[in-house]
Amino acid sequence: MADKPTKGLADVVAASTALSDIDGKAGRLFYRGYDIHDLAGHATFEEVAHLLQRGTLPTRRQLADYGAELAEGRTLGALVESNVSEIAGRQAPMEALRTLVSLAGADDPDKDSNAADANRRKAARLTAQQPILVARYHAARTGADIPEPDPELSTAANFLLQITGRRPEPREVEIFDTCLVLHADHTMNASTFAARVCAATLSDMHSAIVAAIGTLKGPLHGGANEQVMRTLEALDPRGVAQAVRDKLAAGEKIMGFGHRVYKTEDPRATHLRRMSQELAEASGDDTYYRMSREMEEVVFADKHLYPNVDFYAATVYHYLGIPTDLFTPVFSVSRMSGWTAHVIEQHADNRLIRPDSEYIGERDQKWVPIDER
Ligand SMILES: CC(=O)SCCNC(=O)CCNC(=O)[C@H](O)C(C)(C)COP(=O)(O)OP(=O)(O)OC[C@H]1O[C@@H](n2cnc3c(N)ncnc32)[C@H](O)[C@@H]1OP(=O)(O)O
Ligand SMILES: O=C([O-])CC(=O)C(=O)O
Repeated sequence: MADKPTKGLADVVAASTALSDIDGKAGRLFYRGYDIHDLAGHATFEEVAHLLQRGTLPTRRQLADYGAELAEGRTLGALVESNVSEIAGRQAPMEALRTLVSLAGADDPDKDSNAADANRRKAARLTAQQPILVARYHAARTGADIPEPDPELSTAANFLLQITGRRPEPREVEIFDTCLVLHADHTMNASTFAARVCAATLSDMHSAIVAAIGTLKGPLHGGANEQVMRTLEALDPRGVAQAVRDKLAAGEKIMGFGHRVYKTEDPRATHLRRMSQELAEASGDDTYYRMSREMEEVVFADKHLYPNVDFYAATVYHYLGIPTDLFTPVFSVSRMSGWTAHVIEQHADNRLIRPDSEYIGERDQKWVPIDER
């Protein structure tokens, strides 16, 4: 008989990875041994994606080559092109992305191979495509004409340009780029685990990413950033503390707080709080930032819970002019770099992921024919 399971696989080591590492007690996060505090604000998203997918921080030459590969990967395939408008009219953003990535799998020239070089190319293509899919989805549903991606611009600059329709300020690009860096990878989080389970059957990268997108969507994971904004919008700015206390007293979870691994401040939240404050002050209306600070104080005082990555990401994206229902898609734009790197890592040293279960149902049931039940 199997041992008692750990509910939610808490503290179970489910895979070995060289991609990222967390010290939950000290509140530290590393990508391939680099401290997130050294990467955030210094490395670009493209450098971090290269680090995760190709193993090293790139030289200038490697970065130029990788950038060219990304620029080329921004062209959507025929199947995606011919379906994006209809999908935008029928599916919410994360559902649409799940569908569009699945269609992109059929368009991909390397779709039939899990070989290392094919996986490397697919990882770059998926990373290049994801922000374009979000932008094209948004344009299709709003009827807006969006600028073509500019090959001279970074992922962050192109995304803000395509979503807001205006050329972003350099500081806005820096801040958004830092958000992408902060969200790129996070050990065995639920969506990455889903991707690895799928990849471990020797299924293909696009299938694994579809599983990951469906998993990121839920409000206990990536979907929390949208819910944080919805909570802020629903609260009366003068009654934040009492409203949060009431929610907690009623046993409600406050979105954007708590974490399975961090027992102290999530190091990503430190950066996001700072950027939220900066953007709030620059916007001339810091109401949502101040409300967030008040929520943070109450949740800490009542529950001793810290904000996670989703909490201040919400107001950062809001101040950058990103529509609220695109917050989780933005998370996927960044996490695509980590998911694809995990699929590469899984395929490189694979064994089927198939845990055991504890049986808690009836035993020794007596068969009864249908007419006698
Ligand atoms: C990118 C990310 O995925 S970051 C996480 C995004 N998700 C959220 O922000 C949703 C809100 N947070 C949560 O639901 C949880 O903290 C999770 C899902 C992140 C972690 O879950 P777990 O490790 O399974 O913790 P669990 O849900 O069992 O919570 C432990 C206790 O803290 C409480 N708790 C945890 N988070 C919260 C919260 N946000 N608000 C209020 N109470 C909370 C639980 O009610 C539980 O209390 P109990 O022991 O009295 O029943
Ligand atoms: O690690 C987790 O469980 C969730 C998280 O913070 C992430 O995926 O970034």
